Amino acid sequence: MRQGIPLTEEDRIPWLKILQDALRESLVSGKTVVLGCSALQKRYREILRSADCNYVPGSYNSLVKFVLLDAKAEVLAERLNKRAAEGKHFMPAKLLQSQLELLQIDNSEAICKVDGTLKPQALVNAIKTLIVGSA
Ligand SMILES: Nc1ncnc2c1ncn2[C@@H]1O[C@H](COP(=O)(O)OP(=O)(O)O)[C@@H](O)[C@H]1O
Ligand SMILES: O=C(O)[C@H](O)[C@@H](O)[C@H](O)[C@H](O)COP(=O)(O)O
Repeated sequence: MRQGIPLTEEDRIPWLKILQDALRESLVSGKTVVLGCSALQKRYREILRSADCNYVPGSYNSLVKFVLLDAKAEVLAERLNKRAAEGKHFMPAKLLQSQLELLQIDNSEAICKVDGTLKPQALVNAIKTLIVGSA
């Protein structure tokens, strides 16, 4: 990524399986955990949903829930450019386009969306309301 080359499927799948294991560990021990992950494609999200041992593939009914921090490409590009200019992150803003092209949001999955332009605390409150039912 540092060289401006997007990750491939082969790069992502083993990583998603590691994340699946981490989620399963939390679920089994009864802990609630929040994971930040691009999970751009439906098949990637299915790997994460399957952390729930009772998950039936394709049902989208898992203990693992997804929230999309929804923001326009221009907003994301501005943030990434700012971050890249600070020189502290491996991902150049030019990789954004390849990620947006892969991003697959299918209404059948009923993924919660929150306004990604909100301030962090407002985002947390919105997500709590959506997932847990109270802020
Ligand atoms: N709600 C927000 N408001 C303003 N800037 C944000 C917000 N969320 C993220 N950012 C900034 O955008 C950049 C990318 O955010 P990050 O959370 O690292 O996203 P990702 O890991 O998905 O690339 C970071 O520099 C971060 O500070
Ligand atoms: O902080 C960021 O800018 C991104 O989260 C970045 O870390 C990237 O998204 C991941 O490395 C996974 O790559 P993919 O999004 O291409 O799967």
